[in-house]
Amino acid sequence: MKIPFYKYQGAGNDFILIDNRELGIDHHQPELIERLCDRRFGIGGDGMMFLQNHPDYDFEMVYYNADGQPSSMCGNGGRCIVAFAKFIGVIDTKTEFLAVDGPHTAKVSDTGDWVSLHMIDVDHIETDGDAYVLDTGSPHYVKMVNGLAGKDVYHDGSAIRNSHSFKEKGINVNFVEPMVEGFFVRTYERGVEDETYACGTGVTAVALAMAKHQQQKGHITTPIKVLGGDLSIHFDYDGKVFRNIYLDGPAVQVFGGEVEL
Ligand SMILES: N[C@@H](CCC[C@H](N)C(=O)O)C(=O)O
Repeated sequence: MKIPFYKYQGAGNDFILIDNRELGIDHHQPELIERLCDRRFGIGGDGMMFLQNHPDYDFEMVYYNADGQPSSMCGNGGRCIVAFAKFIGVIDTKTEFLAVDGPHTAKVSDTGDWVSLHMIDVDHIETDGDAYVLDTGSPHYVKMVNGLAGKDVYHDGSAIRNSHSFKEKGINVNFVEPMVEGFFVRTYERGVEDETYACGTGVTAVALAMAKHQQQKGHITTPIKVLGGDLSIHFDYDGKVFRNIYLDGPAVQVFGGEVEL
């Protein structure tokens, strides 16, 4: 059976999207998803999403990593599926949808290629030596480094992700270096098992961890540069809980087509 798909990218974090409202595709097919996400034998993507009907929300986001396994929240995926929902006429410029970590609200620009996504509150942040460990919908490790542009993120990220502490459940590893304004971040993603060009829950984790590290409080806006572009996070922090967290950035349709399932 040939089914229509679309490819989106949010700051270079790229996804295959399928409107599954009427198709009723059984998406629990790890081998199929892994093949479609493969950059040589498939369409290519860091992940794949199914937009589904939900009785209480505009739609439901079902997310799989490129390894074909269902995973926790994908921030850039969330922004891309909102742009997709506008493209297929499910929403206009505002939405409330359901994802794996609960309900999210979002706004999409009239042009359909810029999305601001409300992320979950974060009230827990741990340290591991000089690194921070926190969950922004997905689990993240945040480590400050020097010389990030020349770092072997695949090697060093994979070593942390596969270390004794994190091997079983996995973790996404973000390396961060301050810039004149904001931060430069590179991420090794669990489930892709490689460096990606951006990670939305990852840059969110970095923004929160850096606010704690720098003992900032109040309303904070953090611009972040990633390999695939620029993202921005703003939130409120009272020294204990991070609230009203928004992840803003581009969400762009790259192409569409049909694929044999
Ligand atoms: N790219 C995503 C994160 C996707 C989930 C991650 N790979 C995991 O398994 O935790 C993002 O933009 O947040």
